[in-house]
Amino acid sequence: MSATTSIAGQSKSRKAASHTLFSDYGELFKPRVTLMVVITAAAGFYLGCLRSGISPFHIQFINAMIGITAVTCGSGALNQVLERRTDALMPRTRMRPMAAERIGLAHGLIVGFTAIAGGSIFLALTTNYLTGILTLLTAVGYVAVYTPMKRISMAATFLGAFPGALPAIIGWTAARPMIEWPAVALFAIIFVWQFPHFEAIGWLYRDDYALAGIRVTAVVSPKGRATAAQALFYAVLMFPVSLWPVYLGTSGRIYGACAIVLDLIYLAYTIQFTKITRGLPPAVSRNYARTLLRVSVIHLPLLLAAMMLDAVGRIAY
Ligand code: HEM
Ligand SMILES: CC(C)=CCC/C(C)=C/CC/C(C)=C/COP(=O)(O)OP(=O)(O)O
Repeated sequence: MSATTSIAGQSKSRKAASHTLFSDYGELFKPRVTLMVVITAAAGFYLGCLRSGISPFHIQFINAMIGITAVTCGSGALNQVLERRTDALMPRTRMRPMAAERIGLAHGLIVGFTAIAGGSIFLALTTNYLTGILTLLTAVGYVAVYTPMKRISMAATFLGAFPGALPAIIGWTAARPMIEWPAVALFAIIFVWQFPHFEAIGWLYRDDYALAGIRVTAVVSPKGRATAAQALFYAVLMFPVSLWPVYLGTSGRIYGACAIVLDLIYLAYTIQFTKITRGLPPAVSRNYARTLLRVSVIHLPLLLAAMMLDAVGRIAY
């Protein structure tokens, strides 16, 4: 069989697989990442409300989460529009609806732009203009800066960490229309958290990224030293950064103790991950990366939950 026939055959089977429009939208909107983005925004909103001495349980919370969800989903869709060709080259992403051509270019563009514009306008009208504008800028940062940069420079990951962490500030401004230090501290926590998270992913899928020409640390520096060093540096940085709310007085000792324990666990798994530099069999080193990825997505919500529970007892209504 010629290479062309084989690629055509693969493309057909990707289209023919049992996908519905509903399941395709499920992939287009990156639901797991979107859920975590919404959790970080909810934490920002909640802490902002407590700072104002008001209950976070009111309609404004629902409005903020609807708008942020819409913009995040739209950003995921436009990211997949832009990456449809590179996604088609990687086993992890080749079944995505844009990459497999189950959703056409115009369809993806309309869904993406509508969700981003609709969500941003909705936020501006139901919360405040600052929140609408910040959310729109976050989407622009992710779609128009981070996404195209992935094929050009390793710096993309650093730049992508800004839109990744901004939803925490967006949640805060939806509650209180100003950017204040506790919101910046929350931003910093999520900013730093992303690096062990992403270095693990970069190592786990380094063959995929190499196939697609995406310049992550694990591809550019294949022995793993730079990947391990970056993950370790940021896992250590998690300690002072996650204790920042305690220095600011917005979180107390209970949160501080929880943060230290959670950061120690994150650090322990990051140290285990640094064994990738030892030239282990790929399955073993990938396993360390997969474990660190799993730990990362448990660590962050637990840290935020500790901060939110601690704040209840500290701020009087
Ligand atoms: C530079 C920043 C980031 C990059 C490059 C990145 C990249 C990725 C990639 C490629 C995956 C897919 C892994 C897979 O399919 O197995 C992933 C998974 C995930 N990411 Fe990130 N991410 C970043 C930041 C964030 C942020 C800010 C959040 C949310 C606050 C987040 C939450 C998640 C979640 C929840 C998953 C799903 C994990 C799972 O399926 O088990 N990520 N990330
Ligand atoms: C409020 C709002 C607009 C938020 C959007 C920001 C957002 C979704 C950030 C997620 C963090 C990020 C840079 C993920 C990169 O994954 P990737 O795109 O490299 O992952 P992939 O390889 O799976 O496509």
